[in-house]
Amino acid sequence: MTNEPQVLQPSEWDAWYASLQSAFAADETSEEQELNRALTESERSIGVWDEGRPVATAGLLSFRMAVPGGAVVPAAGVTMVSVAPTHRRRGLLRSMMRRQLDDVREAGEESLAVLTASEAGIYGRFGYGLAARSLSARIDTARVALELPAGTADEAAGLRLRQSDEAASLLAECESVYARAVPRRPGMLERRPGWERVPLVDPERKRDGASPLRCVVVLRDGEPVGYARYAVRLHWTQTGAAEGEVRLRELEALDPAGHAALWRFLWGIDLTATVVADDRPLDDPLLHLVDDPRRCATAFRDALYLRPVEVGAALAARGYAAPVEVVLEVEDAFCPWNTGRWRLSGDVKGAVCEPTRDAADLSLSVRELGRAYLGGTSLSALAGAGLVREQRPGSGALAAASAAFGSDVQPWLPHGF
Ligand SMILES: CC(=O)SCCNC(=O)CCNC(=O)[C@H](O)C(C)(C)COP(=O)(O)OP(=O)(O)OC[C@H]1O[C@@H](n2cnc3c(N)ncnc32)[C@H](O)[C@@H]1OP(=O)(O)O
Repeated sequence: MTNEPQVLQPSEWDAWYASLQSAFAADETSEEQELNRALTESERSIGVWDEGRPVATAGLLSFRMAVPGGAVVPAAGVTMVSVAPTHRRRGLLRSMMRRQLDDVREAGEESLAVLTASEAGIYGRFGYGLAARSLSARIDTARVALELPAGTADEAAGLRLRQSDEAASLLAECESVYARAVPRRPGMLERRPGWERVPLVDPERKRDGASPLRCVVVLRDGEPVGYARYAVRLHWTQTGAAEGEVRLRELEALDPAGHAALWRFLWGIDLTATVVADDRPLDDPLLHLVDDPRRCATAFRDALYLRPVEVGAALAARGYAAPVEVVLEVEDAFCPWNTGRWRLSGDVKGAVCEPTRDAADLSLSVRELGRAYLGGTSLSALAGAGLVREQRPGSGALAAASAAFGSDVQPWLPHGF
């Protein structure tokens, strides 16, 4: 056996996928498996085989992702990574990470790679930095009131809601809202055909007593401007009082009145006293619409990890919140072609980033660049942790670059992959 990954042949998918399932101790339905088969890009998937059996798996997905400035750019989605329990800790993951990044670079389409991690400690060594976090909340809706600004509340009252107990039946409306939301928020992924089915996956084993996924759409003059997908879990106390839970899976709205209408709807679902929302953006408007944030039990967690595969092309692909002219000294042990000094000149409209021999203003590793890329973590915050260094302290280069890299809208990944 060698550690050398091989490209997956479509005929090998069943065994390859079974190996992945085993590593995750997963128990998927045939419907989930068929969806994952359809979404697998075989020619971009690899595995390691030992005596004819797959013992390691990894895939790449051809995404397009929103970046600061509003562009939507190609990004390689790293997924389905596994190594069989019998073959762990002998370098198979490392060899697959090597192969993937070399392949992405050689294909020349994507300057970024992104992933969601099963364990946060795995991917930093390969240059992936935490680029977007997500917010969760458990809101006591019996005691926390919504404070909707007069204008939005009035307009929300005039919007029409259409609800279905079958989430899939309002698919076209939801997808039209989602597609318009993508360029507005860094980190959001366009949904290629087939991906619209991913947020609808709703196996019984994951419901924990809740209803199947439902959907509500907000319409203005017949045009969808927002939607939410949610489930309801009923619960009765010993005395017979209803204390059910609304479990929010997904919510998108294109304007404040759409948000107001959706949150008011979720708050008002009969027989419930809690709204649980797991994957919200850190700057969710909801945070400003509740009268008692202490009873919202908010927390955040890591969501999207990003790695610049080609530093020059990656930094040139996004816009900058303020004009920036800076030389970055980048260190990249895993992809040494990125190591060196890069001059970045950019503004809101776009940027140029090329190798230079000029003296560096800031030095950082490629992982920190991944952390700062979507604008969710500032270069100044990373400098505060000692991870970005200003070469001439007091030059103002750090503050200027940090402001330029920032995003007014927090990056967010609404669904996993
Ligand atoms: C994007 C996604 O798909 S995320 C899904 C990842 N898959 C899973 O979590 C499924 C269960 N786990 C597994 O299949 C395996 O344990 C894997 C894929 C996480 C690791 O595979 P291995 O072949 O054992 O890793 P490999 O031997 O190449 O180790 C490479 C390095 O990562 C480290 N590492 C491996 N697993 C972990 C972990 N779970 N946490 C932290 N570090 C880890 C190793 O210590 C090694 O570090 P070093 O280079 O500093 O010495």
